[in-house]
Amino acid sequence: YVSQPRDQEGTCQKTTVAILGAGISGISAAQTLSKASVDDFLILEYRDRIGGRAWHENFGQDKDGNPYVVEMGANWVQGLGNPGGPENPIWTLAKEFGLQTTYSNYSNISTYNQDGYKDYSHLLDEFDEAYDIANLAAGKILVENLQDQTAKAGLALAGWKPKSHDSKAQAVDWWMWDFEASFTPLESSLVFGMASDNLTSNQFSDHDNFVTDQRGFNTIIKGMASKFLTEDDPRLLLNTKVTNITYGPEGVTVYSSDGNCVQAAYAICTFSLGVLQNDVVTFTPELPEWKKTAVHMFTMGTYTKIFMQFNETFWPTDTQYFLYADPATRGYYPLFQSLSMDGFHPESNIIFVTVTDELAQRAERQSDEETKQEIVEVLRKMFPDVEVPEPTAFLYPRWNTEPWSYGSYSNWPMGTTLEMHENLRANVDRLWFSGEATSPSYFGFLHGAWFEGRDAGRRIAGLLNGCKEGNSTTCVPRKHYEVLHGTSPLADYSSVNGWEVSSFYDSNDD
Ligand SMILES: Cc1cc2nc3c(=O)[nH]c(=O)nc-3n(C[C@H](O)[C@H](O)[C@H](O)COP(=O)(O)OP(=O)(O)OC[C@H]3O[C@@H](n4cnc5c(N)ncnc54)[C@H](O)[C@@H]3O)c2cc1C
Repeated sequence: YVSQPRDQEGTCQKTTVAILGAGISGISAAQTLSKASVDDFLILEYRDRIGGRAWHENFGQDKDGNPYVVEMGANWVQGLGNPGGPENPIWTLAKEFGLQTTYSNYSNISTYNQDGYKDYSHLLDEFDEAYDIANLAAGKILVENLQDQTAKAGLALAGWKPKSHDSKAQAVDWWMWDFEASFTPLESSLVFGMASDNLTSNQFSDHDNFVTDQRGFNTIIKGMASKFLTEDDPRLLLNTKVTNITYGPEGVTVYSSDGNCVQAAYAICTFSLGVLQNDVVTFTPELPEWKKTAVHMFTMGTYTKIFMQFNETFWPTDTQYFLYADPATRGYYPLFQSLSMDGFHPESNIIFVTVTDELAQRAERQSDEETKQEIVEVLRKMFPDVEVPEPTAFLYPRWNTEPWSYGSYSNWPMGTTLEMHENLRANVDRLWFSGEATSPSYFGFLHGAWFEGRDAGRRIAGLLNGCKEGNSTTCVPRKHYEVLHGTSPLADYSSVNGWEVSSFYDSNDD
């Protein structure tokens, strides 16, 4: 389509668009290009599979000795959609590919502390009341272009002030905020934390479905890919670790650790924010200051699920969630989730506990054995009347040591602005960026990554096809700011900047 640069040796494989990463964003970008008749692309992927952070593993065994499949990464379709309203594209795909899911009932929760079951569920209602007030305050800040606050400050001003020594309130605080954001309210922006929740749970719906499909969550991503890639399609280069991206106004050359290179007219980099922050890939020339600043202004969280199988289900089989308030440490193995119940994996005797942020990183640094013993001790406190046995199977990922991810998903700390985010999202010459973190409205979610891949694909297809449609939003490079201006006026929150607030998903548009 477009004349491409030459490498010095003339040995690089040539393509029109190099798509870096085969997670949902990369596959969504490739699908969009393919629909726009841009079929000359290559997808370069570090791992031996597509799906990225939609990553599952075999775990434990059923009565016949066959392993279960559990999700290390994304597990919920979050915000399905209301009848007649917009539908979450992930839910559309889940239905299309028959993904097995179960409604996640967050109200089905029992509360515990070091002395066993203790009902402190009234604190959940207290948090909810404050949350609604803080949410309104966040909306006012955004609309009137005022100074942001930490979510902690916003919640405190709305009446939710958990004392540091009140372990029950701290457990509730963790469950109601960190469980989603994977950061504390102190580490999170009030405005963008609230906006993120609103845009997903109010625009789509507040229904989340937990994926139990034994083919894995990435079934939907493989399903998308099967629409435009053949089996063993030469355009999908698995086991290809990108080490350098050389970009300019004429094109992009991508080098990989196997000594190969790909020359493209355009490239779309979908690597996680963690990968960008950890210098896994070098850029030639170095990324400009405005881009580097954006990469380091946003934060990459750690959200770790630790799976255990026992030889019996010693916990109540009618409860989905078990919240534990540790007397000493906030976030210490705070939330257990049973899979051994109807709709999940009945009689599997599997339960998992989620840790986030510093406590997740701590668990990552520990041996499996150390972590296992700590959790068993917690379970013995929660269920003092039961002989809690040793787990028969035990597994957890270490997201910060996965060189293709470096963390779980991104967050907006206090002080981040839409302009900063536009800089994270903006292209640098012919190198474009996409992925979960480049979505301002749905960061941290699969659907954010999907929308972003579609947007990058559309814009590049528009540029390649000479912008015939004359569509001003799809045919312009993304805007960036050499100098940041503090806050952003309401008018800047538009779909051009990825702010999909008023955009309805068109189910006829795949
Ligand atoms: C623990 C956890 C729980 C989550 N829970 C949910 C959830 O319940 N619901 C939800 O909607 N979202 C959830 N998410 C977020 C969701 O998984 C992500 O938003 C989404 O998968 C990101 O897709 P992506 O395409 O942007 O990035 P990725 O999936 O990370 O894709 C990027 C691809 O680039 C590849 N890559 C990286 N570096 C290189 C390199 N140097 N060379 C070549 N290839 C490279 C990677 O291998 C990867 O395949 C969760 C994430 C995690 C980690």
